Amino acid sequence: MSDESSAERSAVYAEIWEGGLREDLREVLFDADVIHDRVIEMGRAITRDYTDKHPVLMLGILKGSYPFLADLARAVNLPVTVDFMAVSSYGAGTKSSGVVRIMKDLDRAIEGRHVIIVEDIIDSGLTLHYLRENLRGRSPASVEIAALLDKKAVRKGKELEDMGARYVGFDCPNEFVVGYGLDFKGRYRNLPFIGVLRPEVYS
Ligand SMILES: O=P(O)(O)OC[C@H]1O[C@H](OP(=O)(O)OP(=O)(O)O)[C@H](O)[C@@H]1O
Ligand code: HPA
Ligand SMILES: [Mg+2]
Repeated sequence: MSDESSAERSAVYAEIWEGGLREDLREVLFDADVIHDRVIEMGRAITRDYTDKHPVLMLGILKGSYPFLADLARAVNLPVTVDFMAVSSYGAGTKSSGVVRIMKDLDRAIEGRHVIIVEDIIDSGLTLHYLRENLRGRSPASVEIAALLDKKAVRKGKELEDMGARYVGFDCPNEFVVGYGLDFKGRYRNLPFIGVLRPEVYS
């Protein structure tokens, strides 16, 4: 997409969100056009890597991954199937409970399938660590990770430090972020950009 139409997209969203929920943000970290361009690049990389390994199953982790999965899948020029798991460990807070709960499992078996787990964010790494081990136990042909954001610098512990995600959109600073699927208490997922809330919104 040209710089001009990318900028136009951000201008339209800026107009839509003026005076709305955007006011709850202290700062925008990734604007809509920046996210869009990066997701297209990630889709192109997946298309290249899976030319001989399709259909590829894109497994969205609900709820946070829904906008990312929708955009990423439309940038992959290969036969793709889509399935979902719903897992939750944050609930209403900004810290992981440390317990990953499966709220919805896959609809179909993944034995012999090439699977890409699609996640909005890797934070503590607990969710993906749990999911990857769980899926490997189901004998897929391969499992890779596509995550839009990675808070790599904040992770401690040998197993979680490098999650080995093959496709990562952006490094994320050590802030609790919202937008483009990411929530605080279930809200802000529908923002087309990603940012940091004002401290007073938390209290
Ligand atoms: O690396 P971690 O520290 O495990 O955090 C990452 C996970 O946390 C969030 O999910 P959440 O539990 O908030 O569920 P949600 O997607 O429904 O909001 C996010 O969408 C990831 O799945
Ligand atoms: O920074 C975050 N924002 C929203 N949800 C999250 N889940 C893990 N980290 C985050
Ligand atoms: Mg959440």
